[in-house]
Amino acid sequence: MTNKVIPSNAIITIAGTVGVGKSSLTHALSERLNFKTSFEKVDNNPYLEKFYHDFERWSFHLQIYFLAERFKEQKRMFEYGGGFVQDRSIYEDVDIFAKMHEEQGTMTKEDYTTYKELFEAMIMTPYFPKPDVLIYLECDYNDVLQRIKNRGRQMEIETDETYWKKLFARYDNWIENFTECPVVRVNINDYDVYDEPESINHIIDKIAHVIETHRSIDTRTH
Ligand SMILES: Nc1ncnc2c1ncn2[C@@H]1O[C@H](COP(=O)(O)OP(=O)(O)O)[C@@H](O)[C@H]1O
Ligand SMILES: Nc1ncnc2c1ncn2[C@H]1C[C@H](O)[C@@H](COP(=O)(O)O)O1
Repeated sequence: MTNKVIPSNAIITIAGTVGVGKSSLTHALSERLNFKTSFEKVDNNPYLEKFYHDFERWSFHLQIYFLAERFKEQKRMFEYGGGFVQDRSIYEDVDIFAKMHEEQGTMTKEDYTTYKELFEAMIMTPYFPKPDVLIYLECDYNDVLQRIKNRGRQMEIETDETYWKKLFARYDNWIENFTECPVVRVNINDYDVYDEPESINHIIDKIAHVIETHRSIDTRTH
């Protein structure tokens, strides 16, 4: 058991490439901390499967859908006053997925600009407090590919492997330059939410320390 305390109004966001284990860690951490969860919408997402079959046709629709869903979630987290573990950050939508599709030509420049402007207008509202900490899940490419296959979402399994490789490379680059909030990097081989639940203690200790440090810096500088 860890002795570290995480403020009950904290927002902890988990980031990382598809299949790395964000949802599993979101469940495990929220249970341990008695926090609420914010998940992205995969089941009942009206565009996701269509998108995997035709990126060009559905990229813009999917991004707008995710943006709308995330906005609702941000508002919910704001209204509760925090106390959430969030599965994936909004920054990944814009800076990884939408950008990749724009750069590879499966989202038009005009659509990307429209989407980005909408995103920028949204984050200026009070509903977008920055996370207290972003947990970045690191992994080897082959491990994550295996996890995607094991999870068994048909639309992902049928997607050309180069898509996952490009996404993986973008994540590596993105996190190096990410400055929106404090980051704790965790390698997926250093814990196991299923067979060793106690192994997430060191993650809790790390995020508690980071939140404590950054909140005290904020108090001193404001
Ligand atoms: N620690 C772990 N050990 C083994 N398999 C895991 C672990 N964490 C997650 N998985 C498995 O990996 C797959 C992807 O995990 P998931 O949490 O859905 O990832 P994400 O939300 O990042 O896409 C799932 O099948 C899940 O059961
Ligand atoms: N912003 C997004 N653009 C395209 N695809 C996305 C976006 N956000 C999530 N996705 C996809 C990737 C996966 O197929 C599912 C769920 O993501 P996961 O990392 O497994 O939680 O949605």
